[in-house]
Amino acid sequence: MIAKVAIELRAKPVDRLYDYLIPEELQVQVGDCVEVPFGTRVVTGYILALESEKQAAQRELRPLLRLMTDQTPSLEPEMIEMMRFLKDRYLCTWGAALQTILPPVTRVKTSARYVLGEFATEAELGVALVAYLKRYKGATKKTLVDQFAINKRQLDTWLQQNVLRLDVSHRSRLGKRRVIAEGKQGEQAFELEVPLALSLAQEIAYREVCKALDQQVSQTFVLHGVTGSGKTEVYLQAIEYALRAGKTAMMLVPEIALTTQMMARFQRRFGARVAVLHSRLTDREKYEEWYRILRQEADVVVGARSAIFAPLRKIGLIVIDEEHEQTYKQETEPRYVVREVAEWRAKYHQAVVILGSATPSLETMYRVERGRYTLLSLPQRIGERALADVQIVDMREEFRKGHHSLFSQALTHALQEVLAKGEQAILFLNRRGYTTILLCRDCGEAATCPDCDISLTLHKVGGSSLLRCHFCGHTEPLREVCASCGSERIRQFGAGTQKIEQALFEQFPGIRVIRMDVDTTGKKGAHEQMLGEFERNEADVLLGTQMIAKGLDFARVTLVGVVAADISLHLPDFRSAERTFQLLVQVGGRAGRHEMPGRMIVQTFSPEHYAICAAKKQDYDQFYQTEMAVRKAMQYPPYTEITQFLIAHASEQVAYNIAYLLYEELQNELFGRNEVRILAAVPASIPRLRGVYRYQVMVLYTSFARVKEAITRVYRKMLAKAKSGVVITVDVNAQMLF
Ligand SMILES: Nc1ncnc2c1ncn2[C@@H]1O[C@H](COP(=O)(O)OP(=O)(O)OP(=O)(O)O)[C@@H](O)[C@H]1O
Ligand SMILES: [Zn+2]
Repeated sequence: MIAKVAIELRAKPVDRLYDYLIPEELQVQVGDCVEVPFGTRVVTGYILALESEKQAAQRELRPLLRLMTDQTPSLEPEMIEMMRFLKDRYLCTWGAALQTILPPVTRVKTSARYVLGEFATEAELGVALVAYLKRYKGATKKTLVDQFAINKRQLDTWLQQNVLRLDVSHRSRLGKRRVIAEGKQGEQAFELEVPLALSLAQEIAYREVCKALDQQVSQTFVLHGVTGSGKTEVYLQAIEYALRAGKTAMMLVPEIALTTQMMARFQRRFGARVAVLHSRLTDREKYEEWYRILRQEADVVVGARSAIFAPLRKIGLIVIDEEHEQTYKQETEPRYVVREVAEWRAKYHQAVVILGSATPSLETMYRVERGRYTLLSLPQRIGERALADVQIVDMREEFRKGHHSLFSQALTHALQEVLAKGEQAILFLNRRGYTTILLCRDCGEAATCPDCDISLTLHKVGGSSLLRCHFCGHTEPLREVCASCGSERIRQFGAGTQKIEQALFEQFPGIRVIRMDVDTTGKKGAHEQMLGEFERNEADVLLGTQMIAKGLDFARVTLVGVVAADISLHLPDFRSAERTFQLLVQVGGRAGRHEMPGRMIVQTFSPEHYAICAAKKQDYDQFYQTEMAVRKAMQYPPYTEITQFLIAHASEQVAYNIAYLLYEELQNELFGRNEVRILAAVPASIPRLRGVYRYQVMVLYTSFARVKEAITRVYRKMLAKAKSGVVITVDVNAQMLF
């Protein structure tokens, strides 16, 4: 028999399965982790298939070296299928698929050291090298090349002559401990609460889901419920139903910050059988949770994006909460869409998917329209509480009237009222830092990152001011004079959360503010701590970026202020109107969720924009109809799907040439197909990032199945053709164009 092995490789053009002979003494199975020779190296890989020898290529094959199943888990059949799906749909490498499906801690790290071989002599190797290899028990390839100036060909020769020998050792990421460990002991006790009595609308939705669970055919529901309509209670009870039937369930939330609240809610319902998975856990935590799921000690998983790959068996129900969120798209290889993976797994397990949102993505609603998904609605808040009353403030008017504060009169009064009554407010601004643009009044130049085509954001750190690039992290001191003309007349535009915080302190003496953004939540546990403080009424205002926009449920919040609604409206992406509408409805949904009624004040320079008008009325249908007409006219998603190729290189000319070549190849492959549109090579939205130039080529099509082969072929061909230094990435079903 021949084993077909997936190996984690960096070079993409050679990404394929590799064939190895299976030595008689090895009992291997599909999914096993094995050690194999690869070039002059020894690496680990996973057996994805076994084949009889006849089918394999005629050339001579090398044998597998050994089984690693005592160190690392074997892939389950579903995992292998899932890897094939990821590869097929998102054109990723086997290695990327493998890394996605197994948590890093389960993968063994192999390190190889060159040690003295049987025929090592001082005459051959030199006195110094022999001494070094003796003293340090070998050396890495890097040391030999860098410190002893030995070239790679020489190394290979010495290996062949057994002057040197490779000593391979394995280390799990967790240090010396064996990877497969015992279960976690001393579970905490949970005080369980009973399910709430469902409202009529909740009951109808719940029954529909139960019916589908009984039928055991995969089906997707869209739970369209206004904010505070009790979607979560429906999820909880549907999950309970699935568990009672002996199935497992998964609950995905869009932000790691939300996992804590959701996890607490789930533990109150289901106790210790809940596991949590997200990327902020330590390696050890990740590994413990992963194994609890694998060993079937946990049958409910709460988590962010990557939790969709949790090793659950017998899945009955997958819930994706706030399904419209961008965070459900992975922006590195494999660039998967969580909803698609969920549907794939649901099909595999004959399970049910619930996509929940107050503002479903257009893609999702379009599928409802076409009959692929089933719509369930919760049109009202629990207890018939009113949605927040929305007031739109035209900031142009404010300026005309001579109010130049960051807070309009309406917002100022509302904040004063909240403070006077001892209630709480949420202030939302989708921009961190102090100010975002530094513009020279004389020459008009903006301060930009030297490596990226991005303007620098001013941050106040301690007592000093720093300019920072939000893409590459480049920092420099604040410039006193314009870099291009030397003028001292530099003006700051665009307030970020830091500046809002300062303005709050200045205008509302004694105000207690918690600021939550990427800059303040870097530490582990920071989210929980800040939300906890706000919950305990230790602050009057929670100020933050999109991480505070959704999911949060605080009883005392009666006011939500949106400082600048225009930021997301003017992003160079055709989804910007949709994002703005979703964001406004979500943020507004944080107010008045309990006894006290809530209001929202939205400051904008474009009060007449349809996204803002629809948000004022919280009218999803109106927004949907208007935006769909725009999308149809442009033949943009959901009427088509977009695959974006990005070509990056330090030389703009090289990047453009490759992009143009790629465009031509696509033209050749897809010529004359009227359901396909190929957009010419142009600079990407961010034309330069971290010092490299970026060009994009986009393909719009109505059916991926019909273009998949052509796109895959062109991508592989370009990878093979591209010289070193050229990075070509492909984003199938791109959600963000940047
Ligand atoms: N049947 C019910 N009876 C009483 N209270 C309920 C019921 N269902 C939900 N609630 C309560 O109503 C509030 C809102 O519910 P929930 O958080 O589930 O809404 P949601 O639709 O998920 O909200 P959002 O999308 O805005 O986060 C919660 O405090 C919840 O405990
Ligand atoms: Zn930069």
